[in-house]
Formats: sequence, structure tokens, C-alpha cells
Amino acid sequence: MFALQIQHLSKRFDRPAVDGLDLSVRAGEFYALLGPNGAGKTTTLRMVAGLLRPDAGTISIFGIDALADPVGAKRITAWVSDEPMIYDKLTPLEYLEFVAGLWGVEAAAAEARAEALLGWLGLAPHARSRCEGFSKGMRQKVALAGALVHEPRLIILDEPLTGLDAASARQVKDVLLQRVRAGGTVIMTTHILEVAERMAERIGVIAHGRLIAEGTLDELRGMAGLGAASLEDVFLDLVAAREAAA
Ligand SMILES: Nc1ncnc2c1ncn2[C@@H]1O[C@H](COP(=O)(O)OP(=O)(O)OP(=O)(O)O)[C@@H](O)[C@H]1O
Repeated sequence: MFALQIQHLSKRFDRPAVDGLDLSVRAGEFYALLGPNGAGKTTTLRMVAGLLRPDAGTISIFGIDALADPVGAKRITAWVSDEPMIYDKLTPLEYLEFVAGLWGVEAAAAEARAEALLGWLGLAPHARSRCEGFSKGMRQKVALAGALVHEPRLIILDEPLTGLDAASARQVKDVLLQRVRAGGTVIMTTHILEVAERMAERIGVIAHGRLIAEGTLDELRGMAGLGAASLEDVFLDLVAAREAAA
């Protein structure tokens, strides 16, 4: 069963940003998407999240055609952008209950989930303070909690750890791993190769809007032909090889 199946996906701005991309992520997988700046990662994920219309291609989320049935697809998907939006006048608890209400989560369940998420993310002491005074990292965690409160089956995150301190990054990683253990599927972009190396079961490398390599860390090492090299070496080698071929 695939959580996400992308076929021949394309999006062009002044030039191709995503260029006939094929990508499949299995249900229950932790998948990291790597690639140089401008490779097309965010554009791809925005199309999956229904925020951007592809020029061509198909997107299927747990068998739902996301282009034909965007509401059905969004119901089971969470999208956490690298510039999250929250409502400053609400407290985290109010925000989570509001978001849960939009998804039709029953009030008692919403409250329990909200309390649990805020606890795991270290926000319990701030659960009843308005978000307006929060730091960027705290906002990011509130946004993440908001994305998870309807218990989506597919969680898509764009650079979720950027700007977080060590403790917050650990909390976010733990929450994501917990979701995967509970049967969820996580797809995240990251430039922190160590995070991909440690957390992801499979890693996809995108360059120029296409998937140029994919596999476990060991498989990528094999492709790059570098024996026991670090993911950084493997990544740089794969991207350089693609550049040379282009
Ligand atoms: N709204 C837009 N209008 C015009 N061009 C865009 C737009 N969004 C993205 N692009 C272009 O599409 C290409 C892919 O960008 P994208 O943000 O998807 O890359 P990325 O892999 O997420 O990069 P980064 O790692 O820097 O976040 C880039 O050349 C970018 O300039």
C-alpha cells in the first residue's frame, strides 16, 4: 500500500521546477527528501498538499486522486510549511481545538489530543498563553501540533527542524517517530543530512525537479560507490554526478 504515489509530476514557473517526477512512499514509512537549493522539493510538496496545481502528472494519497478529490486527500494529510501560520490571538490550546473542530474531531477527543501534543512538544506551560508573544520555534511547534491534531495518515513537512534549538528539535523528532510507530507516514525535506541519516527509512534525492537516487542509506552508498562514506559524501557525489551528466 502506498501512502503517496506521484507519477510524471511537472510544474514550470519561468523554467521547469518539477520535471516529470516519479516518487512513491509506502504506508508507514519515514521518508526524507533531500536535494540542493532550488531542486523542486517544496514545489513538489506544495502540489501534494493541494496548494499548487501541477501542469501535468498525477498524485495519489492512500489511493485518493488528490487532483480530482482535493478535500478527500486533505482530510488524511497534514502539511507543515517552513513558514507556518498560526493565530496570534489564540492560545495553543484554543488554536488546536479550533483546528480540530474544522476537521470535525469531537471536542473531548480534541482536548485530549491537544493536551498530549502540547505536552510532548514542551508547550504545556504555555498552553494557555496567547501565541503573540511566542518565539519562532514555539510557533513552529504550535503549527506542528495543529497539523497533527486530526491524526492525519500522511504527514508532510518542509524543513521542520530549521531554527529549532536542540531540545525543541528532539521533541519534534520524537513526535514524528511516535507517529510512524503508530502507523503514520512521514515525508520531510531536510538539509540536515544527519537527520535524514538517523530518522529516515528511505531517502530520496531530487535534483532539477527529478528523483536522481533513492533508497536506504546503504543503497545510496552503493549507488554512489563510496563504501562506508557518510550521507554527506554520498549526497554530494550523487548530485555532482547528475550535474556532470547534465
Ligand atoms: N512561486 C514561484 N514562482 C516562480 N518560481 C518559483 C516559485 N516557487 C518556486 N520557484 C522556482 O522553482 C524552483 C524550485 O524551487 P523549490 O522551492 O521547489 O526548491 P527546493 O528544492 O524546495 O529548494 P530549497 O532547498 O532552497 O528550499 C526554483 O528555481 C525556484 O526559484
